[in-house]
Amino acid sequence: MSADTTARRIEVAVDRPANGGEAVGRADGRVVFVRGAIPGERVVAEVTDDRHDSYWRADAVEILEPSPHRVPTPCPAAAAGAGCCDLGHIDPDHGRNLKQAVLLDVLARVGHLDEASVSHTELAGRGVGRLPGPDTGWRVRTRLAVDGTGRAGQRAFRGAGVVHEACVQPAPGMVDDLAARRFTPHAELAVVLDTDGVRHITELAPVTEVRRGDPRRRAQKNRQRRTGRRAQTVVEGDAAAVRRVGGREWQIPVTGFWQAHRAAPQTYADTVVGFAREHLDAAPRIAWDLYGGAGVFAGALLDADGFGGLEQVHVVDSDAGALAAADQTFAGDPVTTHRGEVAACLAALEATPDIVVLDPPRTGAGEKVIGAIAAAQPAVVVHVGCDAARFARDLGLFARAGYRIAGIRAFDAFPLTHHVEAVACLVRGR
Ligand SMILES: C[S@@+](CC[C@H](N)C(=O)[O-])C[C@H]1O[C@@H](n2cnc3c(N)ncnc32)[C@H](O)[C@@H]1O
Repeated sequence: MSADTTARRIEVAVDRPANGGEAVGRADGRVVFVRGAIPGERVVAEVTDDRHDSYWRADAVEILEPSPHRVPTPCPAAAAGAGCCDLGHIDPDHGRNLKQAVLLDVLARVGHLDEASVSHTELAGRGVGRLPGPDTGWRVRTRLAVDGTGRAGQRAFRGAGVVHEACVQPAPGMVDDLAARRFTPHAELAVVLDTDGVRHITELAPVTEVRRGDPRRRAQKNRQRRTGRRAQTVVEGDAAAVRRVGGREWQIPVTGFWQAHRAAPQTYADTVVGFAREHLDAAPRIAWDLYGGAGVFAGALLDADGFGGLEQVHVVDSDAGALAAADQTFAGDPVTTHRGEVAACLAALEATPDIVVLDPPRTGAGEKVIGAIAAAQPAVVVHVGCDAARFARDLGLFARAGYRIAGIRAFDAFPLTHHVEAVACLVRGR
């Protein structure tokens, strides 16, 4: 922010939700993204970023006309400045309505998909569905920051600080007692609760954080540093955690990827199989599970009733730990794992899969990967997306590559936050 705008306050009426959880309004001829506001409200907001001519960012500091959907946040950590429950001030049912609006908006604006291509979907008709269980206590995998005195807590919003008030996302018993313990100063903790309810904690060695410069760039650089290779020490439980989905069991590294919501893996697996059943003309013979991690969707397809004829499933992922878990779980099954970037591995996969499932990270799959999938001509593609805008962009790419949207289901897999998970089924032919 430039020096002359420090603590500049503006009055804004906000009328629609943005993909990042902010509410959007206009002031002085500019679009303003207001964090902490709800569409329909009039607020006083403090400008936090005025570097762009066409839009500003701001934080709501006073609510002049509150929305009927405004509630006191249930999350003490978010109230104290943590970045965890950024929609805690919105009634969760209304939060789901806003997530539906965001998804439909980006499908039109970013995916360039007309209304007729999505109006028949569950997303358009019924909205964003709840996952089983309450809106708090759903998280079974989390990362905590450790401050200079060795106390663990939630990372502050866009900052290097640590907030010690409790967040309401972690499952009961998962982190409650950690406030009293001390860890290596400035380390990070990977904490998981496995399927048997056993807790595992691995400490990741401190990284040198960038502490100067633009706050958004600084936060991005620090995120990159934290996701790089770091020394790990098991401080409780084991280095791997048992996870079960359907009749399968995996040993997943505590620092590796697993869906954060307790009910997510089974729900997504059921959705993938449901779409496959509904839209494949015949039982699949060959399947690809791209960005497949340890192969949860590969397992679901292999074990689905009526899919016994599946001759080969290829699981592609860049993470060696996830694929080692897959190799152990699928010993004796017709599963081949491929380690590397999806874009680079696709050429080596068997041609003409009947079904391709892809579950990319927040950056999405992009043009090259989607072009290669379309060139392999699977009858059905199931695309799982955790970032609304990238999901919309990717669906638009599939549409222009000759795939029709047969269904979209969206799940509130991250209650009290702006994040949302969507699963689309794409069918070859217009
Ligand atoms: C959202 S997770 C999905 C994992 C799995 N489908 C599941 O539900 O457990 C995304 C996965 O993509 C992998 N990944 C990220 N970028 C990748 C890339 N460019 N090529 C291959 N795998 C990648 C990550 O290691 C991670 O396992």
